[in-house]
Amino acid sequence: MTSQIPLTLITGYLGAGKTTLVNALLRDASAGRIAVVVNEFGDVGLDHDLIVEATEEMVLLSSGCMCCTVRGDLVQALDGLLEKRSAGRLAFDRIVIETTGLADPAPILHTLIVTPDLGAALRMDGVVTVCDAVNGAATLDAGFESIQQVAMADVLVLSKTDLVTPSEAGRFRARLAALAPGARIVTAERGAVPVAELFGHGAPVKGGALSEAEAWVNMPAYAASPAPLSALAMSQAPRAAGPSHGLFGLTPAPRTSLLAVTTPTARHDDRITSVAMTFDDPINPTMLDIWMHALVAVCGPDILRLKAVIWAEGLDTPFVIHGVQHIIDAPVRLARWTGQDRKSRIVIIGRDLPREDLLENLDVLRTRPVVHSLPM
Ligand SMILES: Nc1nc2c(ncn2[C@@H]2O[C@H](COP(=O)(O)OP(=O)(O)OP(=O)(O)O)[C@@H](O)[C@H]2O)c(=O)[nH]1
Repeated sequence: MTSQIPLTLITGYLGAGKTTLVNALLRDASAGRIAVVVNEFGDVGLDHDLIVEATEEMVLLSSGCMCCTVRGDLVQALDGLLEKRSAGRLAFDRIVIETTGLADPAPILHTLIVTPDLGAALRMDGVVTVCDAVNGAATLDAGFESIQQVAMADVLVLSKTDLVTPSEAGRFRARLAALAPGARIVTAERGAVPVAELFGHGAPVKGGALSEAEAWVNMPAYAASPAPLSALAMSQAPRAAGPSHGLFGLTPAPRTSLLAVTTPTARHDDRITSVAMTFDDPINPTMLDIWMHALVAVCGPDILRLKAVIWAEGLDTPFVIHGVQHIIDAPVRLARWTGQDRKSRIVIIGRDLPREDLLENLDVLRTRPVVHSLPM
């Protein structure tokens, strides 16, 4: 088991209900002891006043939007919390970061992945995006930032449903599900959400169970994504393998297990593409390496999330890979596994990435490296 401290990132657009959710968590004894890092956009950290039970476990970052200017501050704030904890001056079991409504979650996730001390001490336990049922649809229409926040989420918290009709809430929920098929959607009236719905949805830790990894990747959700998306996905007949398609001009085997390709249909939503695919045979490690490097090089900034459970040739346990844009976290080996299913599962959520390109990318993983011997 790991002793890493779980960290939950709470994001969502302006006024969606993030602080209300954090307040509710702080009041909920079953949530455990939580240290909160709050980021504010602007001069005054208003959230500081709004959060009840503000204690020493709360750190306020006020030097600007977390996604661009305060990554140093974020590292400092987290280091400070961890130092106090190990010195016995603070006690907490979890950290929650509440971002400004304008924040892009990606750089925050990068900070946690690429800062070695933090990566060792903390484990990302999920991105929670709060979406309000009153203004949510208009906000998604108005700007792409909020769409990205939704597409990147592990959990979507639907707030303010008490202020709309059930059918309005249902329509909004369906739109969220189309943008983030793999995310869990929970309804929260004034922040009230069972803790188990919010926590425990990050990438599995070393030695974790395959079942955790499967829940994290959540392939069935892509297969079951709502119409017309699933209709669109399932109507994608496997393409014949051409002589030179695929990212590297290789010849992939015919695709047998495409689960779903979803492209939401509303205006800004069209920019998000989710692809989920299973691989029946173990993946060649060299091809995996080449594929990953090529994917990052070609598509890096536009990969919102990459989630994968990989069975590689020659290994008797699977491993998980988690990526955000061009940053891929170190692979994590899962526990020994004795079941029959040795399928790899890969989900890519992309921005402005043509579906066909993503599929061709993935098809490369069905190939093996070709070794040409030079004439003597
Ligand atoms: N009726 C109702 N009001 C809610 C609900 N959730 C939040 N609110 C209200 O919505 C307003 C905004 O909520 P906040 O929690 O401050 O939202 P926020 O996302 O933290 O806002 P910013 O930090 O400004 O981005 C507050 O007046 C809340 O009381 C809800 O489920 N129902």
